[in-house]
Amino acid sequence: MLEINQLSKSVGEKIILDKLEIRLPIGRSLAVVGESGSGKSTLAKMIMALARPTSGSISFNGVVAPQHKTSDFKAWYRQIQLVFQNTAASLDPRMTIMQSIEEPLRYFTKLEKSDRKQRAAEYADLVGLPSMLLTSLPNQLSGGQYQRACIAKALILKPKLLVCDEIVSNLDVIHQYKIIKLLQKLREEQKLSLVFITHDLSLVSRLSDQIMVMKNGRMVELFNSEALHSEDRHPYTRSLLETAKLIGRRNEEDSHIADMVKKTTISI
Ligand SMILES: Nc1ncnc2c1ncn2[C@@H]1O[C@H](COP(=O)(O)OP(=O)(O)OP(=O)(O)O)[C@@H](O)[C@H]1O
Repeated sequence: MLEINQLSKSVGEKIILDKLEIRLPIGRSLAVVGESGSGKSTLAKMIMALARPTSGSISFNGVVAPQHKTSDFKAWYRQIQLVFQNTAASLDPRMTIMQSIEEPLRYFTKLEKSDRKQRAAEYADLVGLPSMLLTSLPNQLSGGQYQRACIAKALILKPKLLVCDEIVSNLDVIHQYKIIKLLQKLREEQKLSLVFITHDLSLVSRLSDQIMVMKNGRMVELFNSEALHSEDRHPYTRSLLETAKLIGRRNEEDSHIADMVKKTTISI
């Protein structure tokens, strides 16, 4: 279980995260939603032990997140991986897709090169990345292909928790749908826990058991995803929904996108 206790982060006078409390059981999925600047990416960095909390703690399966440069980081990153928005920094532009996907195995395991390559090919296949792309460079891939390569790289160490920071926000609806379907499949088949960070409330109820809404570093509310459209929602959550003109659109959009995917021959 991911346990976040009274997590706070300040920089100078500015409070970025304020006493967050999160419990995420194994195999469950939490969406973290909020407008720009609400602290979502800072939370992702904290979970990845890339930034230190000012106070509070994070633990996963009883192990406390490392805060100093020790070998504890190695154990942490074997369990927890991050996939973030499609940026040039995600994959080394000089490495082939195969080299990028197998890179974590070079750092974290003693597998022979041939075994690493075989595992990388398996994970590329798992995320639906055509094998002919394994010899390509990152700039030769489409946005959806690039994102799938990042997901394959994050999954190759078989993490128990995947933190996804805005990974589909820049993709068109077909590619969003396919990646969401992939993550759903991994949750079911591998009991992968998921923290799915986004500003887009339209995506989250399809992927998450629970939704945490954040504003100015604070948790506004936490609820089961089926209750997203309930009248009990906090006014801020409702305003996020209304701003995006999403109320009532979800089911229609789901079936429309599914129809499009069935009909289209586009592959990613
Ligand atoms: N190192 C830092 N020093 C000062 N302020 C910071 C630092 N890192 C983040 N912030 C501030 O903390 C707030 C939260 O930033 P964060 O990137 O976590 O938000 P976010 O919800 O992920 O936003 P977005 O959706 O735009 O990515 C912002 O106001 C940001 O300017």
